[in-house]
Order: sequence, then C-alpha cells, then structure tokens
Amino acid sequence: MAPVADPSLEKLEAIIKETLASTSDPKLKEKLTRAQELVNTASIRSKGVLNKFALDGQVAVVTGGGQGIGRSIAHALGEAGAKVAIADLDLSRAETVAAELESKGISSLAIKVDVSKKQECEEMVQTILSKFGDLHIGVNNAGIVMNSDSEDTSEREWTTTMAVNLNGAFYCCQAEAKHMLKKGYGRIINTASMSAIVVNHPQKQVAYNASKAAVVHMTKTLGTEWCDRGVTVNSISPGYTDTELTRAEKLVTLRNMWSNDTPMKRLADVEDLVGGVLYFTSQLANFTTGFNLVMDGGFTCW
Ligand SMILES: NC(=O)c1ccc[n+]([C@@H]2O[C@H](COP(=O)([O-])OP(=O)(O)OC[C@H]3O[C@@H](n4cnc5c(N)ncnc54)[C@H](O)[C@@H]3O)[C@@H](O)[C@H]2O)c1
Ligand SMILES: OC[C@@H](O)C(O)[C@H](O)CO
Repeated sequence: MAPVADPSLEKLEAIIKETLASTSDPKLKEKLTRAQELVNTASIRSKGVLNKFALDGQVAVVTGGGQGIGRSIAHALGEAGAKVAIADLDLSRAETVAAELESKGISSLAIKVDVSKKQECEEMVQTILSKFGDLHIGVNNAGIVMNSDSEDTSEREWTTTMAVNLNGAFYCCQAEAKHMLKKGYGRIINTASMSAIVVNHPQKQVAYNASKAAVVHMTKTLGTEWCDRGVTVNSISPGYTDTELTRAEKLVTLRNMWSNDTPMKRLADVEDLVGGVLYFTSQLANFTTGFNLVMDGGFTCW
C-alpha cells in the first residue's frame, strides 16, 4: 500500500491491517481488502495534483463578498480550506455570508468596508490580522456599474465609479500587499470584467469600461512589481453573469440579448467563475502573475 499523507487515512489503514490479520472470516477479509483499496485511492488523491488546490491554514479576504460573484468565491475559498473574511459595504450581507460559511464549519469574519476609502481598506486588513493572525489571499471584487451616454456622464458618476472599481481595487491591493510582502507570500486576484477589453452594448458605461481596463493594467503592473517578493497579482474578467448587478431594472431587459450574443447562449452562473480564482490561489499557479483570465462563455471571441 502506498504511504498515506492524511493522518486519519493512516489510522484507518492501520485498523484495516490489524483486523485483516486477526480474522479468518473469508467474507470479512474480502470486505476489508476492498476497504484497503479505497483507502489507497483516497491516499493517492490526498497527495496528488488536486491537493495543490488545498488552502488549509490560509486566510483570505473577499471584498464585495456579501452577494453575487464575491459570495460564490468566498464559499469556494472556504471549501478549499481557507478561513475567509467577507468584506462589504453592506455589513448585514457580509454577516449573512459569514454565517453561511460558519454553518459549513469554515472560520469566517464579516467586515464593513467602503473600498473607495484607503483608510478603511487598511483597517480591513488590520481587523483580519487581529482575528486570524495572517493574510495570504486577497480577492478584490467589489464593484459597481452606472449607465449613461458618455456625453451626459456626470462628474459624480465618473468619480464614484473610478473610486470604487479602480481606487478601491488599488487600495485593497496595497493594504494586502504591505502585509504579504513582509511575509514573502501572497495571492491577489482582482475582479475586472470583459468590459476591460470590449465595449458593451447597447448599455452605455464609459466609466465602468475604463475603470475595468485600468484594473487589468494595474494588475499587470503590480503583478510584475511584487512577484519576485512572493506576491502574485492576477485578475479574472467575467462575462455577463447572473447576479443582482445584471438583474437591476436598467439592465434586466438586456439579458436575453446578451445570452444570444454569447457563444454558450447563456449568462454565467456565479459558480462558473470560481475555477479561475482557485487556479490563481493554487500551487499550480506559482509561475503566473499579471494575467487576466477572461471567463465569458466565448463572448469576446465574436
Ligand atoms: N455581474 C456581471 O455581469 C459582472 C461581469 C463582469 C464583472 N463583474 C464584476 O464582478 C464584481 C462583482 O459583481 P457582482 O455581479 O457580484 O455584483 P453585485 O452588485 O451582485 O455585488 C457587489 C457587492 O459589492 C458590494 N460593494 C459595492 N460597493 C462597495 C464598496 N464601495 N465597498 C465594498 N463593497 C462594495 C455590494 O454591497 C455588493 O454586495 C464587480 O466588480 C463587477 O464589476 C460583474
Ligand atoms: O461586461 C459585463 C459586466 O461587466 C457587466 O455585467 C455589464 O457590462 C454591466 O452593464
């Protein structure tokens, strides 16, 4: 039998071996031999390539984690073994998601943050360090969209969108990296959008598109600046995704059209996006930084 890495599998293996040695019942021997094979398979899996996705002992934060894409990423990181802080402008949403994680046995923490405020991003990291003692993964996902014709886009709309989507992502990267660079390890993932590389239509959203393009280039910049000190920075760029953001009154009527314009003929479910994040946080992504992963059902191919 191959050596086992998981201590509970080791104990199980020992019990099976001992019982096999002490029984002469052929039926029991047959069953125990089958159990031994199953333990062997589990043992190989526990040391195999999938194990490189395990986040046991790591601490993560997800901004905008109170619903939608962020909530789904928070669940995925927790299921992979991380302790997860849910940071959101809406504290009650963050508390709900933190309670969902706790009910699965995942250590969690809800934090109120407005990512457009640098000081609040720094306090968010300090709160996580006080509670969990470390921070390995930062998913900077909070974002908003406002729609208007470019010639009518107000100063408030432009600056608010930039403040949340771009400044917010930068302040979080900076606050997270200050700790991670000291420790020599960190994985930062920013949520950009396919709007960074194509112009969405018919909805007009110059500020949103420009903010997401800037997030992608900021990601490349930070991803190359910090990677030789152990901190990688990458981004995901989802296509149209079924969340509250695309269910908003101003956008909901466009969803059929968006689906038809997508080669996969549907919007993304939030679960479709977690694979990208889990790749970037895994030990399989040790040589990947500054990369923008587009997950859009083929939308940007057409
Ligand atoms: N839904 C899509 O089609 C889509 C596609 C591509 C990219 N994105 C991006 O994905 C991210 C998440 O989108 P979603 O669809 O889950 O949105 P959502 O509106 O469902 O959820 C966003 C969450 O962010 C929080 N938030 C908003 N402003 C904040 C702030 N200043 N500080 C902290 N938290 C704040 C909200 O309270 C909310 O819980 C955004 O960056 C969005 O631009 C969404
Ligand atoms: O490009 C897709 C998203 O970023 C977003 O859902 C959309 O553009 C909002 O209008």
